[in-house]
Amino acid sequence: MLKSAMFRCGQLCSRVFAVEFDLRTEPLYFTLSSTPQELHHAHQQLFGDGEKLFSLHVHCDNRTEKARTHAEIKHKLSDTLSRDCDVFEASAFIPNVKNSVVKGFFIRDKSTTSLSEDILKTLQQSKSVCVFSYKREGQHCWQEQWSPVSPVEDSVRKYVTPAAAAEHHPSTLNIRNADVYYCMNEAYEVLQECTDIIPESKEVLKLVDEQLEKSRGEGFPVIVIEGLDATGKTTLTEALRDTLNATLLKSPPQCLAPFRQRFDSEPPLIRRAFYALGNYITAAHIGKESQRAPVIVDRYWHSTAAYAIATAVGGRVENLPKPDSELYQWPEDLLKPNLVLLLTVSPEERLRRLRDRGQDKTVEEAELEINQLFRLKVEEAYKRIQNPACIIVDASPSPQEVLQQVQHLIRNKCHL
Ligand SMILES: Nc1ncnc2c1ncn2[C@@H]1O[C@H](COP(=O)(O)OP(=O)(O)OP(=O)(O)O)[C@@H](O)[C@H]1O
Ligand SMILES: Nc1ccn([C@H]2C[C@H](O)[C@@H](COP(=O)(O)O)O2)c(=O)n1
Repeated sequence: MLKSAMFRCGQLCSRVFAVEFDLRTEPLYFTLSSTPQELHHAHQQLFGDGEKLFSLHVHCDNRTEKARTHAEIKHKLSDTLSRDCDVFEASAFIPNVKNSVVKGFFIRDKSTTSLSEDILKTLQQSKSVCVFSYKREGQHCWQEQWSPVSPVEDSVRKYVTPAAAAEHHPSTLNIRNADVYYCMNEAYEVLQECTDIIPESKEVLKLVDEQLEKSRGEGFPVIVIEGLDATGKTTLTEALRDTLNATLLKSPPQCLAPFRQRFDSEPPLIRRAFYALGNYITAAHIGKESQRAPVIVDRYWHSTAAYAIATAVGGRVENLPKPDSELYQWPEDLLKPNLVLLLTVSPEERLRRLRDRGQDKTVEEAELEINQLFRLKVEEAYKRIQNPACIIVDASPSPQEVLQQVQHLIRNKCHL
């Protein structure tokens, strides 16, 4: 066995594994030990008798390569194994230790033809992928390194040992500077690392360099309007622009529109760095425009953080970072607005508005529609963001009534 592979497997052995078996419940946690342990009922369901079970994890020192490999594998697994195989997200992590998560997948192959083995064979050839198989014998289950041909030399059999639920859901451990960025340089460096594989990164970085905010003195108020899609942001921001004689800006800004689709197809590490940089460009525009008139902004950092956190965190709302987590703190180097308003409507009203609008939906919008859990997590993450926190506005009344409600808030809070 290669020395590097041994190191990688050794790294995994000291960790807790979490498998997102059913997104509505807690993940199933287990560790590995050298002595047999009895499986709990829930673990017996995961490690089914007579099924072929595998887990694979992606290791790589280069973070952009690691993120892209993980995304590629996810795509390949869902394309190839849709029939007779269950594929679950699985992480190996050290409880409560930031950035300790090694992401991967757990595969339950129920086919009679060992459907998964061909693809695992191909994936295993990559030096950044580590594959394990699991064997069940009565109440016990053990893990060993997997090889498609013969048993792996020196592979040690490790028994699956049910473990307690983690205090912090593993998907919250790696959010900082991988899903949400808290200073411009962190996002900037990610795009710098991508210039060979994504040439558009250079153009985005050039725009950031050209438009960086210089300084902002005390100007006119800056008001951000946030909310899920179809909650009425465009309708309201345009009305506010007209009634307040304000300047209307958006994040991401128009100059990034030609690159958005390209970055939307990248894994979160890269995609979220793009949106983060978009906020800094918008901040530069705000700094300039607020010297002349009030500024209304359609989406800003609340959107970037809330969508990123809700996507990164698997399963239920309870899995989100705790309300007092530093992950909800506004980046110190990003211009702060004077007021942030979050438009909320009931899920039924939002769906009605989406349907009435009849436009194409982005993948994420479509996901919102079918994925109630995701919608709840985005809304909850919006509400937890601090410094500045958002004020919730009931956007279900008519556009005129929502405008009046918001004008009232702006008069009170910004004296406009
Ligand atoms: N207060 C309201 N009452 C009823 N319908 C509304 C209201 N505000 C907006 N709409 C309608 O709902 C739909 C979505 O509104 P709008 O485009 O303003 O939302 P949005 O938040 O900007 O969406 P997105 O983020 O997807 O661009 C539009 O058809 C709009 O006419
Ligand atoms: N400042 C922003 C604006 C948008 N996003 C992301 C979050 C969603 O994936 C999507 C929603 O935008 P829309 O479809 O309404 O244009 O874009 C972000 O991360 N940061």
